[in-house]
Amino acid sequence: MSSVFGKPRAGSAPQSAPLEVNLAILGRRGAGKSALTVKFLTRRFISEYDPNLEDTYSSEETVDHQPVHLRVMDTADLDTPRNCERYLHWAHAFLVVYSIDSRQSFEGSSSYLELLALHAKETQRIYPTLLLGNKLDMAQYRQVTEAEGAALAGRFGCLFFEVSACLDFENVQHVFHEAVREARRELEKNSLARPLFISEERALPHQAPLTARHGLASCTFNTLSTVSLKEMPTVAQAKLVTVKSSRAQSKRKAPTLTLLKGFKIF
Ligand SMILES: Nc1nc2c(ncn2[C@@H]2O[C@H](COP(=O)(O)OP(=O)(O)OP(=O)(O)O)[C@@H](O)[C@H]2O)c(=O)[nH]1
Repeated sequence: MSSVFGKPRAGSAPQSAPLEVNLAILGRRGAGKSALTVKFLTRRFISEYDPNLEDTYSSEETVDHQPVHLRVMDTADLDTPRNCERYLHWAHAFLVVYSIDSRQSFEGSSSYLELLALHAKETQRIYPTLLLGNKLDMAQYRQVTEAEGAALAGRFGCLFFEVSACLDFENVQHVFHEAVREARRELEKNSLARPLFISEERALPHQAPLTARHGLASCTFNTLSTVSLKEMPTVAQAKLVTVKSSRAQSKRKAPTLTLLKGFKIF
C-alpha cells in the first residue's frame, strides 16, 4: 500500500486517474466485518463498537502499482440478508465473512453466497466474491474446518481465505487487494465488451422481486428496468445509452473514514 490511509504519501509519483472499485462486506452479526474493515484501513484492531453502525469508507490504494479509489461498505444486516439493494446494485465485488468459531455465522454466509449467485444470474454479470473465515487467532475454539470453508467457496466458485482482524495486517490487506484485482479484471473485461445497445421498444414487464421467485430471506430489490433486447439493430439505428445502476447509499454518508464514531481503538 503506497498511501497513508486516505491520501497518497508525499513524493509519490503522479498517477493516472484511479480506477474506482466498490467493495461490500457481508456476513452475519459478529463475524468480524467491521474489525476487518478497520484493520485494513488503519492497521489496527478494534475491540468494540456500535454493532448497528453501517458505513462506507474510501481509501486511495495502490494495487500492483496501479492507483485505485476503493470504497468499502461495512454492512450491518444482523442475521440474514436484508434490503440488499443498497449493496447489490452498488458493489463491484463482495467479501462474505464468517467466524471460524461460529457454526451459525458459517451457515449465514451461505445465504449471502446464494443471494449473490442469484443476483449474478439475474443481471447476467459476474461479481467477484471472496469467502473469508475470520478469527483465525481463535483456532482453539474452531467450529468450522478450513476444508468446510474451502468446499463452500468451491460450491459458489469464489476465492477462500482464513484471516484474523487481530493478527498481522498483511494478510488482511492481501484479501482486500485480491478483491480489487478480481473486480478490476471484471471491470476491464466489461469495458472491452460491446456497448449496450438498447432498442427504444417497450420494456419487458417488471419482474417480481428475486425473493418472490426464489424464496430467499426477506431480501427484495427492484431489478433494473429490464429492456427488450431485440436482434441487434444496425449501429446507425441503435442508440448507445448508459444504464445507471441505482447508487447505493449506506445508511449514513461517510465519504471519509468515520472511524472514531462508535469505535474504540486500542
Ligand atoms: N479474536 C478475534 N476477535 C475478533 C476478530 N474480528 C472481530 N473480532 C471481535 O468480534 C466481535 C465482532 O466483531 P465485528 O467486527 O464487530 O463484527 P461485525 O461482523 O462487524 O458485527 P456487526 O457490526 O454486528 O455486523 C468484536 O468484539 C470484535 O472485537 C478476530 O479476527 N479475532
